[in-house]
Formats: sequence, C-alpha cells, structure tokens
Amino acid sequence: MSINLFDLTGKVALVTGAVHGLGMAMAKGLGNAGATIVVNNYSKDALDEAVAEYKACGLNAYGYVFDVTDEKAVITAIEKIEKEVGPIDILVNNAGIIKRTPIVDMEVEDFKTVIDVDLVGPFIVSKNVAKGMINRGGGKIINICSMMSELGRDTVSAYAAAKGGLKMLTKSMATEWAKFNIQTNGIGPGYFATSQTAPIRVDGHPFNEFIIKRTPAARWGAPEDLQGAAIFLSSKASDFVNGHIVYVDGGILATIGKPSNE
Ligand SMILES: NC(=O)c1ccc[n+]([C@@H]2O[C@H](COP(=O)([O-])OP(=O)(O)OC[C@H]3O[C@@H](n4cnc5c(N)ncnc54)[C@H](O)[C@@H]3O)[C@@H](O)[C@H]2O)c1
Ligand SMILES: O=C(O)[C@H](O)[C@@H](O)[C@H](O)[C@H](O)CO
Repeated sequence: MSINLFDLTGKVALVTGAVHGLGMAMAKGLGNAGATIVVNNYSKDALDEAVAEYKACGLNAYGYVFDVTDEKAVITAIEKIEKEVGPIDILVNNAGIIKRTPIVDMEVEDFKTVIDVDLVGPFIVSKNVAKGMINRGGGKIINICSMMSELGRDTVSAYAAAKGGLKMLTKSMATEWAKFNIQTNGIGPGYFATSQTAPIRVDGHPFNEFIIKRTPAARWGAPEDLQGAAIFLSSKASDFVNGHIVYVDGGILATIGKPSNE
C-alpha cells in the first residue's frame, strides 16, 4: 500500500489574510491537497469575493471577519471556526502589511502598527490556536517570513524588525511546542508579484530591474511557487521538521550577485 505523505484530506487549514496574493495561492495549494480552507480578513466584501473564488475552483472554503491584532476577536473567531468547520489542524500566519519610509522620517505609530500586524498578530493567533492543538495531540503552524527576516533594505525598517522577530518567534514556538507534536516552521518568500510589491514592480523602476538582476532565477516569484513548501510544511512529510525557515526566493539568499559588466 502506498501512503501519500502530502495528502491533507480531512484537515482544516486557517490561512490568515488569504483573500488574494500569496495567502490565496498557498490556501489553494492546501485545498488542492485535500484541506478545507478557512480564511479571514477585516473586510467582509473582500472575504466574500475570496470565498466565492475558492468555491469556483472546486475547493471547500469558509470566511470569517476578524483582525489578527485583536485578541478578543481572534478567540471568538477560533471558537466559531472550530464549532462550525472543525478543529484547526494547520495555521498559516500570512496576514501582513508593509510601510516603506526612511527611518528618520518614520512616525513611531507607523512603526508600531507594522510590528503589531506582522509580529504580534502571528503571536496572538498561534497562541490561541496552539491551545487546541496541544489538547488534540498535534498540528502544523507556518509563519510567513521574508527576505527581510535575514537582510536589511532601505525604507523597510519596521517590516524587517517584524519579520526578523517572526523568524525567532518561529524557533521559540518550535522549542515550546514540538513535544506536543506541533511542527512550527516558516516560509520566507523572496520577491513575489503581488499587490504588496506592485508599487516597486513597474517597468523602468530601478528596483524592478535590481530584483530581476539580483535573483539567480532572474524573475519575480509567482504566488504558486509557494505551494510546494506550504503543502510540505502542512503535511505528514514534515512531521520531524521543527523551527526552520524555508526560503523560496529563486536563490537570492544564496549569493552576493555579480557586477553587471562581468
Ligand atoms: N509579496 C511579496 O513579495 C512578499 C515577500 C515576502 C513575504 N511576504 C509576506 O507574505 C504575506 C502575504 O503577502 P502579500 O504580498 O500576498 O500581501 P497582501 O497585501 O496581498 O495580503 C495581505 C493580506 O493580509 C490582510 N491583513 C493585513 N492586516 C490584517 C489584519 N490586521 N487582520 C487581518 N488581515 C489582515 C490584508 O487585508 C491582505 O488581504 C505577508 O505577510 C507579506 O509580508 C510577501
Ligand atoms: O523590499 C520590500 O519592499 C519588502 O521587503 C517586501 O515587499 C518584499 O517583497 C518581501 O518581503 C521580500 O521577501
């Protein structure tokens, strides 16, 4: 008898903020591997459209409105999801924001907002989902990190501080929860074509050219490029993998690059 290590049939996966972009691509990957998809957002309109799109793709999907930074709302939503859909087996902390401002010009409130959504949000959602996973004997948590978990870049200080923190939070979660059969890992996407990167991805923009030259694979990532890592880290195939960040980056972190005249 062959066992499909990557089969997610019967599993419930909560992917935060998966109403478009990377979250939606990863959620579709998990859905195509058999999981029931639960997504959230703080706006009902975007959520209804997203759930309709998942269903149009033949996937089993549910949407809940809540803000990942509001612990009361998160607790209420988790209770509802687990009653109405089923216990959460897989959590992908995908919701995130970025603000591109030089440090000397950045308001403290803006810095704190990014830390709140990108670092405190995954802490709040994981903490409250993990309680149920511990009681039930296991689960999978995936934190969506970034190149900025490893590298600095002009104008993205708060984002880099948050994503660097999320990498270390991932290792702490793995340290505390591996003994409960919860595997916590991260995915670090390189530069991907989504609405988050739309302002820096236009033809003729120096950053657009820089990324294509700087990436050994010589292209922006397509959201679907993340599906393999998401399925692996959600499935039985990763049952002894704890506290790692899988960088899906076309090779950026592997190289310092080369001068353009060589
Ligand atoms: N696009 C890239 O190149 C790239 C690269 C590395 C990492 N990432 C990370 O991947 C994740 C998804 O990125 P994306 O490009 O698809 O972004 P996106 O902006 O398209 O999607 C993020 C989603 O999170 C939701 N969200 C934001 N704050 C929220 C909150 N407080 N509560 C609930 N939902 C909230 C947004 O409404 C949005 O739907 C983010 O964590 C991002 O930092 C993106
Ligand atoms: O440079 C930027 O603007 C930010 O770093 C993000 O937008 C990146 O897309 C991503 O997080 C890299 O992994």
